[in-house]
Amino acid sequence: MDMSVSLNQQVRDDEALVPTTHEELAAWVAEVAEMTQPADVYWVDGSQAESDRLTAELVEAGTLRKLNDDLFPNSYAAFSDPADVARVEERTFICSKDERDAGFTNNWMDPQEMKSILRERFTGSMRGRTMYVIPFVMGPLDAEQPQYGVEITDSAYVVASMRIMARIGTGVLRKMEAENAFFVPALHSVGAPLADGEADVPWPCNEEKWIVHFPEERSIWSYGSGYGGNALLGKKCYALRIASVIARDEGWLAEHMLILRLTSPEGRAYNIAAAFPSACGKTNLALLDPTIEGWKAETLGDDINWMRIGKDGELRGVNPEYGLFGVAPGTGWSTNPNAMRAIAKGNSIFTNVALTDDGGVWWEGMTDEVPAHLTDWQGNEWTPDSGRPAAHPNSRFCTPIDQIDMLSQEYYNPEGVEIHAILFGGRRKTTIPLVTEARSWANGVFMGSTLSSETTAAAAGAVGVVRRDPMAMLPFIGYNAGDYLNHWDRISGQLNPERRPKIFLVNWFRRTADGGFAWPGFGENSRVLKWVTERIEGGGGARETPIGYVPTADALDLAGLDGFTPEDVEAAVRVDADEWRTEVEDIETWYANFGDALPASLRDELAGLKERFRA
Ligand SMILES: Nc1nc2c(ncn2[C@@H]2O[C@H](COP(=O)(O)OP(=O)(O)O)[C@@H](O)[C@H]2O)c(=O)[nH]1
Ligand SMILES: C=C(OP(=O)(O)O)C(=O)O
Ligand SMILES: [Mn+2]
Repeated sequence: MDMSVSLNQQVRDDEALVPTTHEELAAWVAEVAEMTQPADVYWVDGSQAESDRLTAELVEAGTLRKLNDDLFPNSYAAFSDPADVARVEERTFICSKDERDAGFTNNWMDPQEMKSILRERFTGSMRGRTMYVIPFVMGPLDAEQPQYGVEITDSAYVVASMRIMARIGTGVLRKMEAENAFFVPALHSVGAPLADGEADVPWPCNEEKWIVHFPEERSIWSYGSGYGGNALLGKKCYALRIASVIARDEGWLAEHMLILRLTSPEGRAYNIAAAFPSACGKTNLALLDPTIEGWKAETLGDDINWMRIGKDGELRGVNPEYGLFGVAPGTGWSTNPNAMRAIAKGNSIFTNVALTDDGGVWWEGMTDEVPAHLTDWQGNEWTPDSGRPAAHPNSRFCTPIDQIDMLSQEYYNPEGVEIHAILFGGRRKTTIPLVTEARSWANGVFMGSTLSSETTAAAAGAVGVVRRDPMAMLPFIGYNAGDYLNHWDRISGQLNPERRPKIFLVNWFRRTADGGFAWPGFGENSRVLKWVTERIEGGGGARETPIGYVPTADALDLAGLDGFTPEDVEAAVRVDADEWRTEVEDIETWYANFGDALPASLRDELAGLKERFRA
């Protein structure tokens, strides 16, 4: 049998040749091909030549638009169906055997019942299309226990994007075979079969979408959408929802966090992890351009952090991804030059951004000067007085992580880095100070468990509605949220108390009375992080409040920050007792959802907070 993996073979009814020695994988691929009935099956090898071929096909099909090589080398723009632009939380399911194991934060259906619905949808769903098999690994391939997956998809756009976002291809497959390793089977179809001779559309998808996880099986079935968060299954579906279940069972944490390394002028390095909900600033903070003298920032990860307990009881984090899938709007030369430099190197896929007349891309906030003429993300003529955004608010850039100049060499370390501080943050116009240091580790876990944020365009539905988002994991906890908080509690108990990260609550999005941001954000966030590192060292001016410690007016380094005064700091960190009494009530309502499952330590924290506001 020809064992080369790049052969593009016809599936025949009698014999579906599968170029792998991994028996379970071979069996699964054959089973899926039989169900979905693709025109052919293609094993993705991950090579540049293959990628060039696929992108050329996608250009031919009208899915991708090649950009001007002088502006964005080897880069493409895709435009989705206008109804397929974000994650679909209403259509996302955790199908554990027992409904209780999905918990109140997830949609649930009986796995058997769900399977029968999905089998119906997937039957013949790839007709007229190529079925791609993508072997991938989340995290370094030389990890002690590499976390394998195989995505089957009928979308070449997904293949091209997965090649940026994860380590994929033959090298991964060979190691997986040699170890006869377990892999997460991740099945994806856009749900748009083609009849004989039927012309394709640029962005095939189905009105009906199903993003389904079977936690006991560790499997994923995604149907009907081509959007990143729904279709690049290594990311939110595997690395958060399924991995959180694996982590619960194995004693680690799969979290929605960036990892940033900050080095002081004296050469002390601090690794900071931060959990913010989607479109609340992870990628930006991960690529921080410090505005304070002598401080250096390096990127380790921008979205996902897998944390294990090290041999000295320290928490160690690894970024399992290989690329960035960043929110485009707001990413600009003045706010995030590091991201712009990475993007400018090319090799990127943009989705739902606007096109410039010279074959480049543009989005709101990319440059201070707004182009006089664009083609918007829906293909319409656009001028600054069109009265609508040119790029979709959830438009994205997909870029290889090694194009970040500030990428830390530690990114490649399978052991990860010790985490010294954890930030929890959200998007809140009021109430939540710029930064608050937790009173204790337990108080910090309480801050995480009660984290709240206004909803964003990253998920379909209303934008700007405040909701609780525990550890920024609300749409990503793959099991019962009460069990999740208990798992955090359990991990807490296993950490060396001397090495436990300090925990902080941050809010870059607080507003002043006149509606402006109370804090300039972006690179200026380095000033807040400097204070964080001072607190780690036992210094830094701080004032105790009922919710924790906030910086004193003179404690933030404001050197070079023109027009921003210590009084402005005071306003940004103000704890308003009236606002907080309302907040505490809302937290009580939130906690009521957990019933008896709420860890006692968190119940005590809430009681303490209430008491301090009464006093
Ligand atoms: N005002 C303000 N906006 C920010 C800040 N950081 C990020 N943003 C904006 O928030 C949006 C989402 O940011 P991003 O870093 O992509 O969020 P992610 O989805 O969590 O990675 C973008 O429009 C950013 O411009 C900040 O410090 N201040
Ligand atoms: C990929 C996504 O994540 P984020 O906005 O957190 O970068 C998403 O929400 O689809
Ligand atoms: Mn991001």
